[in-house]
Amino acid sequence: MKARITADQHLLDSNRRSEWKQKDAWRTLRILSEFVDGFDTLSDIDRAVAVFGSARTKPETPGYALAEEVGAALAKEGFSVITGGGPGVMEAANKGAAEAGGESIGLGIELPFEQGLNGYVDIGLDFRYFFVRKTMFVKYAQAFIVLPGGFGTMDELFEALTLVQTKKVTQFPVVLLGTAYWGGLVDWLRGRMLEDGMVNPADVELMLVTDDVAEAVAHIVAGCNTKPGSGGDAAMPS
Ligand SMILES: C/C(=C\CNc1ncnc2c1ncn2[C@@H]1O[C@H](COP(=O)(O)O)[C@@H](O)[C@H]1O)CO
Repeated sequence: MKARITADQHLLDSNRRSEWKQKDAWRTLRILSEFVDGFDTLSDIDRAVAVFGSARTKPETPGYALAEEVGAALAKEGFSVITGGGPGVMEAANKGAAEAGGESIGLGIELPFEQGLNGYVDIGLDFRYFFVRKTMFVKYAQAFIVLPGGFGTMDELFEALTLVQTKKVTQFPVVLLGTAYWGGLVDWLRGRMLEDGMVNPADVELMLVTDDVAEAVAHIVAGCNTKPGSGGDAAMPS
């Protein structure tokens, strides 16, 4: 299959400086329209949790089953489930949510290879720009649950932690699901990174690490300060 050039690639390509003046100003209009579409489509979400994890997790594996369980548990608690709309953990979480009668949302991304949203998405959007899509995850979810994954998952996790650490978002629980997978990273964060003074002790406590889906959901219910039917409204911290 032939890889196509994506909008992100065009924007970030530093080899065609001659095009920057002429094309980038116009490109901002496309970026703006992506924000407008996202805000327009997603603003009616009551309350939601974003579920992240590997695009490579196969159906019929424990990781897929775990993500399905997460999607279903969140739906039963009245949360919409937002994922990246792709395969693997994203598909499984959307499936769990949809089959439990919840709202299943997929925010897809244009990739060099044709993909499309997974078949369990009720409300779907396809983004050309990664950074626009990432804004939507943080804006419309009140918490993140992160299952095992690769670079994409790490990017989403560390963006959330940075936003919480810098208080750009408040009352935003982050749960790492899968102690065997996350343990090594968490030990390093709480060991080397903390010992070398790269973070504060409070920073490394920003996430809950667990294997228990019920504990994950209870942590989110306790920490995100929105009630079902509140339209996501909560008192702003002073
Ligand atoms: C690599 C494969 C498919 C890629 N398709 C994706 N579709 C949607 N979102 C994706 C995709 N790949 C990565 N993402 C985002 O990053 C996270 C997963 O990345 P990881 O590197 O696999 O951990 C995920 O949460 C998405 O938001 C295989 O068919």
